[in-house]
Amino acid sequence: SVIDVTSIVKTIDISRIVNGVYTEEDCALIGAACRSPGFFHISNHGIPKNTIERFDEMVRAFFDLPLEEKLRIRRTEDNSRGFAHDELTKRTLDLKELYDYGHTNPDKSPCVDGINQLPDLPGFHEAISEYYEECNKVSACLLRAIAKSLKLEPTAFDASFGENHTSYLRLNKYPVKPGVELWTDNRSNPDEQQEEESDSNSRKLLGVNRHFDAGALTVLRQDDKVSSLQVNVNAHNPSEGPHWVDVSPVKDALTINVGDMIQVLTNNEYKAPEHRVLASRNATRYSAPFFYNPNFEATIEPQLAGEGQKKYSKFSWLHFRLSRFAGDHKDTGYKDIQIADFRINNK
Ligand SMILES: O=C(O)CCC(=O)C(=O)O
Ligand SMILES: [Fe+2]
Repeated sequence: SVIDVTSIVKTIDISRIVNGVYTEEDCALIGAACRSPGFFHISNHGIPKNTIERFDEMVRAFFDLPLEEKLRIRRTEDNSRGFAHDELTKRTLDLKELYDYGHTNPDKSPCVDGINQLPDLPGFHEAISEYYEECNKVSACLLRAIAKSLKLEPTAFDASFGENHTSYLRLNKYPVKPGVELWTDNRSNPDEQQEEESDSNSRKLLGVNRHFDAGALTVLRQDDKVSSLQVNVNAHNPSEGPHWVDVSPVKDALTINVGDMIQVLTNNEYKAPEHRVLASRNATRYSAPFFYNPNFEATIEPQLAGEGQKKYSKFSWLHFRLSRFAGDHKDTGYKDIQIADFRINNK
């Protein structure tokens, strides 16, 4: 496929990085993309083609299951893993179905955030767990490249991740909704004014409302044929209004973005990009973000800055993650927990 050289979202060859070789040049490319726009595509990531093909097939097969079967493995207040068709982002309903699958601890002890619920679908578990492990490996390598890009030891962030990481894989289906007025028209000029209103109807028209990913890194498998993911390049520039730019899929590449935990670990050197997904009127879109997350015992604080320079106070990843899930699951009436809640004043 033709790579769009004009896009602000670059495609980076990570063949050396996934082999554990972190050159200055490769790490500098990763660092520049993390700094702005916080999104990039990775090519030559080393995930076998047939792993991805089997995975893609199973994603579609899963969503094709009868609704009763999907509801049998529904997420609940006590179990964050499973199927949902009523996810809230920023207290508004998203136009999609999803399925969450998480890490199983090496000692098989129950996970703090829930247990995996599997559909009655032969081959599903094998296909998604294989893909999950591949994403985990790629993420660990990218994390080291990010550390190195900041002149840290490549392993500088490793202690917060490792065996007991709480990463999870989400499968998304954004269905076509005939008859519903969706946000595909004038997408270069959406009515931002209206979007800012807390109870605006326009919010119902999005696949996923604007948000920042809570974890460290997101590895996104996107449908090749549908482009509806967008990044707000002005999110960290409050004097400017939102400016949404497409993050179009690149064939055979995966899309990476920085999450809140990298923002904190790097003391704001690399900031999580705000993004959203438009709903599509013409084609169903499938996507699968893998959220690479710290381990459940991790306390997160900036690693780059000396005492007195740190922009965030220490917090527990687990507390952060569980609070965020409580808000996704039902409207608690409160604003979602944000890393800004841990900002140290005047820093
Ligand atoms: O579907 C996508 O392209 C991205 C979804 C997303 O941003 C999320 O689930 O956090
Ligand atoms: Fe996201």
